[in-house]
This record gives sequence, structure tokens and C-alpha cells, in this order.
Amino acid sequence: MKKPDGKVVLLGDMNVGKTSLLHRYMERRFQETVSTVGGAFYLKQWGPYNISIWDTAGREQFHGLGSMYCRGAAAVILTYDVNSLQSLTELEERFLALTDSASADCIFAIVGNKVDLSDDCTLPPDENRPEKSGASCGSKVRKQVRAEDAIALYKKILKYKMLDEKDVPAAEKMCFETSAKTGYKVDYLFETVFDMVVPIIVRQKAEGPPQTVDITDYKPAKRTKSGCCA
Ligand SMILES: Nc1nc2c(ncn2[C@@H]2O[C@H](COP(=O)(O)OP(=O)(O)OP(=O)(O)O)[C@@H](O)[C@H]2O)c(=O)[nH]1
Ligand SMILES: [Mg+2]
Repeated sequence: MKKPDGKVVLLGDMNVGKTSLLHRYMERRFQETVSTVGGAFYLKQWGPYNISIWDTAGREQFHGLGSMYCRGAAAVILTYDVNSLQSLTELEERFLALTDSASADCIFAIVGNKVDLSDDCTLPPDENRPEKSGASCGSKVRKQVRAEDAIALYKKILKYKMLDEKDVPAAEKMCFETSAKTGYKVDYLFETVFDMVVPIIVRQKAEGPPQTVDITDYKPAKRTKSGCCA
């Protein structure tokens, strides 16, 4: 197997569509998924570099693995469901701390997935939020999370990381809305992130191998019959 030069990690609550986004990008289709167990990765050739893209499990029981997957990551894609405010809140409360093990110059992207369920129902900024999830908006569900909410989270991340807004990509550039189902903005998301991680990969390579063990170097002692990689 080719050795990855850099790592991108998808984090976020269960059911937000991390696996579906990765399938859509790598396999060019939307297919039924099962909730991820542990983690799995794809390798993507980007220019002269091999980038490993890690899909992690959002389920609470696998939470402890998150910081291991993030170790040395050049980028973290924090994913939520635009129809679930709770899934955005979880990014701050549960997932952000897992990124402490990422590279010091790690890029952060915030991705609101499943816009196909609500893309023509954006809540106007001056309107109160619906009381309950699933408020009707024509034939679609009203979107619960506004782009401004994601931008506010990005700014909180910069504060948490003690980064200056001037030194990092603008919030508007790093907050995306996607649909794994229709493919909307999925290529744009991954390709923007890949372009941004190249300088980090170049620096990481110049500095030599990391002193910490990388999960991507892990070689199982014995393969199961199915060759499972979960
Ligand atoms: N309508 C719609 N459904 C989606 C989209 N992305 C994912 N889904 C559905 O949402 C459910 C969860 O998707 P997954 O990709 O398995 O979610 P996940 O974030 O990987 O979940 P965990 O592995 O449990 O952490 C599945 O039923 C998907 O078919 C999308 O963009 N639009
Ligand atoms: Mg999954």
C-alpha cells in the first residue's frame, strides 16, 4: 500500500453523513450506509501526494478513538446536519477537544450536510428558530442551522486554538454546505481542503517523520476472512 503523506479527518455526530460524503467523493455515488464502527480511510492522490482521508464513527461509544485518528492531521472536517442544531452544538462540545492532537497548523473546515432536504428553506436571519425540528417549509423540512451559526463556530475554534483571524483562511471560505445525496458542493469541499493541506504536507515532510505512532502505519497481525478494515 502507498504510504500517506498527510491526513484529513472527518469528525461529527452520528448520522450527519460523514461516510456518505466520502463515498460520494471517492466512489461518485450515494449509497445506503451502515453506522461506522471505529474508523476507515481512503487514499486520494493529490498532485504528487497521497492524502489519507479518515472516516470516523460519530457514535458516543467510539468517542475515545477520535483523538487517535486526529493525531498529526493536516485538516479536520467538522461535519453537522443542517437540519439538526444539536449536531452543530456537538461539534463544539464533544468533537473540538479531539483535535488537540492534530498538527499545530491544522486547517479546519465546517460542513453542513443534507442541504437537499431543506436548501430552499433557509431560515431568514431575523426569524425565530422553529420550536421543533422538522417544522414544515413547503414539501421540505425547514433548515435549523444558518450559515451564520457555522461561521460563529469557526470563530470559536480560532479562539480555542488561540489563532488570529488574520493568519488563517476566512470563516466564509471554510464553512461549506453540502449534499452527499445530490453531490452538491462535495467535490468543492474536498478539493478546497486538499489544496490547503499541500503546504502543511510539504512542511511535515521537510521536518521528517512524526515522533508519535500514526494509526495509518498500523498493520493488523491477522486479516479476517472478509478483509474487514473497520
Ligand atoms: N437526504 C440526505 N441524506 C443523507 C445525506 N448524507 C447522508 N444521508 C443519510 O443519512 C444517514 C446517515 O449517513 P452516514 O453517512 O452513515 O452518517 P455518518 O455521519 O457516517 O454516521 P456514523 O457513521 O454513525 O457516524 C444515511 O441514511 C444516509 O443515507 C444527504 O446529503 N442527504
Ligand atoms: Mg459513518
